[in-house]
Amino acid sequence: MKYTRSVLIVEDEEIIRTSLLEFLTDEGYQAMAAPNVATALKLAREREFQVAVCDVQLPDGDGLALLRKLQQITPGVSGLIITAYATVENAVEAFKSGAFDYLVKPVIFDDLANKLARLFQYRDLYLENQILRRELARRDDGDEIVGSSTILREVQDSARKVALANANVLLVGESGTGKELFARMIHKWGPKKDERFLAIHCGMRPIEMLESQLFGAAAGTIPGSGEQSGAFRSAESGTVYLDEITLLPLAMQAKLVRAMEYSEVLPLGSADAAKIHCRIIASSSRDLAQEIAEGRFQDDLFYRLDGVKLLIPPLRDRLDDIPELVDFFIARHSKVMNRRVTSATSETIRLLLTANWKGNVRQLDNAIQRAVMLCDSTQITPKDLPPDLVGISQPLPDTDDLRTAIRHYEKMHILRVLKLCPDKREAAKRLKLGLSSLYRKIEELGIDL
Ligand SMILES: Nc1ncnc2c1ncn2[C@@H]1O[C@H](COP(=O)(O)OP(=O)(O)OP(=O)(O)O)[C@@H](O)[C@H]1O
Repeated sequence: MKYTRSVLIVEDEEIIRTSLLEFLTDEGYQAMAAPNVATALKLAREREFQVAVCDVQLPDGDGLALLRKLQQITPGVSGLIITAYATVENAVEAFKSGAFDYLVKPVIFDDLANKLARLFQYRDLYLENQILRRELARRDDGDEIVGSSTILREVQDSARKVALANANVLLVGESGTGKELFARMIHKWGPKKDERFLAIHCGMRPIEMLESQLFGAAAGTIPGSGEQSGAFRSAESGTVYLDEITLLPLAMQAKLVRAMEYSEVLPLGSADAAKIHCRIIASSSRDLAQEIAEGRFQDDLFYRLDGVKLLIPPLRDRLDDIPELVDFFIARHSKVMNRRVTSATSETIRLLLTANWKGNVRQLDNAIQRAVMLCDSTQITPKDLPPDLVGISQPLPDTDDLRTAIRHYEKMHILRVLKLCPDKREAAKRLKLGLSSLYRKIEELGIDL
């Protein structure tokens, strides 16, 4: 199988268009051609191109504006512009529109081939760098799982056990709950902690790029590129973290099953399988059973991954962790921003306990980062928090009337306890109220559960 690299040619002169199309097809590119802006936009909406080669002057518009529109349709598409004259102004205009390079008419095929190979090489390096950058950025980050709620401690205990067994793991949890953090810690607690940890997002596109990043590619398979080892081999006996595994296309899921079953991968364009030795940790924020039912996920991959599954609970189910997390994030962001913020007032913590945390720990982290930045004393106060946090969007009473203020506090306090323990009998016990009094309060205070 050859790695496909797709190019859209937009050229109105038929003879040039046809010969460019033939040339690029012969060179191994998956090329399509359009004679004008309208057709180019239609094609781009129907399928994904990696590179657009556009003439500047087109019958229904100009190539530079077209390139900008194509980049809106397919973010990340790269452009080569064909201009009639090699002037500095033309070159500057081309680069300003986001073009990677330009060609001057008459187009010399060798010149086009070289520029395209260079462009694709640049794209590969850019993507590879994204992976390395992600790894480097995290390396010295002082990863630590903060929180001592019972539910989090239980997950941590299981994680330590699977870490030691060097087993493959599936982490399931909503976005921002800490799946990647858990994956890194499992790697760190395991017997191969000094080996590499490589994270790959399975939503990476184009698909062929994802495939070569994972499974590797033989030399010459990708025009202009040498051999690529792919993450499974590069990680050696370390860990490959497959972020959002359900985004892996079905054909690649089959390849992954094979990789897990035989501990070997078949690089693109190669007839020889290569051995792999890494641990695989996959994550999903979606319900895998549902993905299988809807035909988007292979059940044999599911059974292979589901052996060791850890459910990372959403933050709303472990509100007890919030005060500790707040202290941790204040210390981290104060240090990075060189600020003297040391804590949050108890009113702030109370408010944070009533928010609904759809974005989980990441949202809390961002809220504290913002607060550390805005805070003008050593303590974070409610006004430093993002106004859109649910719960906080219920404004504090704008009155000195003690009764209204107490009623408001009573409502927030009961709401917080009910969020901590949704079982009303248990909540009533904590509040030192009878069950029927709790129901009465809920009704009187208009508590919406
Ligand atoms: N228990 C925790 N202690 C300290 N930091 C945490 C904790 N949980 C999450 N974080 C931090 O919150 C942020 C989001 O976590 P992470 O990226 O691991 O979540 P995720 O579940 O992988 O998210 P996504 O599904 O969106 O990729 C990170 O900065 C992470 O370090």
